[in-house]
Amino acid sequence: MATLTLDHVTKRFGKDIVLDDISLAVADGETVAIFGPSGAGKTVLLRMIAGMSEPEEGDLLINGEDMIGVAPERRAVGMAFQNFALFPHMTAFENIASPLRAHRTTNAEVAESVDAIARLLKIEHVLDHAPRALSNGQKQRTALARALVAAPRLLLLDDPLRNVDAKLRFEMRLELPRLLERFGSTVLYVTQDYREAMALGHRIAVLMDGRFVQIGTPEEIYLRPATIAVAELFGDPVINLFESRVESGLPDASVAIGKARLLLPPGYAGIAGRPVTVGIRPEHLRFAGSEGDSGTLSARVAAMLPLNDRLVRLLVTEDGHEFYTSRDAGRQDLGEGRPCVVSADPDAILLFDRATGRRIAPEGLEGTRST
Ligand SMILES: Nc1ncnc2c1ncn2[C@@H]1O[C@H](COP(=O)(O)OP(=O)(O)OP(=O)(O)O)[C@@H](O)[C@H]1O
Repeated sequence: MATLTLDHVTKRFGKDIVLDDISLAVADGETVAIFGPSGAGKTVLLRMIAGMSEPEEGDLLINGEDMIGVAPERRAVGMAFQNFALFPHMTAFENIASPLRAHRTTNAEVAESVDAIARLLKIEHVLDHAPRALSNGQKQRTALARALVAAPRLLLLDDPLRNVDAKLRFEMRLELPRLLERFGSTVLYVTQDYREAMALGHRIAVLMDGRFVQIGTPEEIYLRPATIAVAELFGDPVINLFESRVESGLPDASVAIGKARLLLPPGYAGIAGRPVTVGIRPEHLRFAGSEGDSGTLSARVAAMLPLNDRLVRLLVTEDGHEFYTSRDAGRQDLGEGRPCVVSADPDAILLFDRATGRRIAPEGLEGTRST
């Protein structure tokens, strides 16, 4: 069991700033997903927490203890990587046992611990295989077993499902939270897959260009993304974006998209005239109303795209705005080329400042906790 604190940490390689003044407090037993695009600094962050490199500035504490200068083996941190990093000349058993060999543990105790974790991860039948004789899924589980076997107080998982097939990834996404809870470890889980981050993280820390752009629960980040870039990283199909300007009105302000006008939720009257980017998620646009109703968009179905178990429609307005909707999959009357009218629930409309890309919260209606 452990807490982890990063306090204004900066990591440089030469002149390059790879982690730029980042702060994060992880509670005991909490899983925080570190999510971000390739090159954001996720692996550098984990390696630094594990003690394989040191920050140039800031504090790094585990259980309130300063870890700067403390050797990796004295940090009681377990780590599993995306490329499995198994020792090729050792069997799966010996790979899993390796963290225990460093301690004064008897062979019987080692065997007992390895067998228990192997049973849990369903790899007990391949323990005498060398890594080259394991499937990717078995390698991944072996690496995970090695990270878990010494019951580390802090577990660092670096995109452990990246190199496994979609079916196993789906299974592990369901299994892992239970497994991690059972071990009671505090976990940092790096991923480039937003679904994995949402399924596994109690909270998600979105890392972009070496900075945490937003830290929050999956729901907070999905429904109230701090920036357009964050909104675009979460969701499939991607969030619909329209350039517009807030117009005053009573009782509530509105935004124009082409000829249509969409009513905004309360709290935006004070920013009339401001250029904004309007964001609406595809599942928040539904077919409804009739043409000309206030708060509706008239469009035509341009394409039908199957996506997993859903049907997504690409719609285009008369003036050429394209957007997606994933609602009403079963509507037979809305085939390609058909005219339609869609409306958005005002509460689901997001506004971003066009200059900065940051979300504009409705005045007085929510706390603005974005970083
Ligand atoms: N030892 C190093 N020396 C110099 N630059 C480095 C070093 N290690 C990493 N970097 C740079 O730091 C940046 C962040 O790398 P990092 O591996 O942490 O990205 P990442 O977010 O884990 O990406 P991915 O998801 O692709 O693994 C990259 O620009 C990388 O080139």
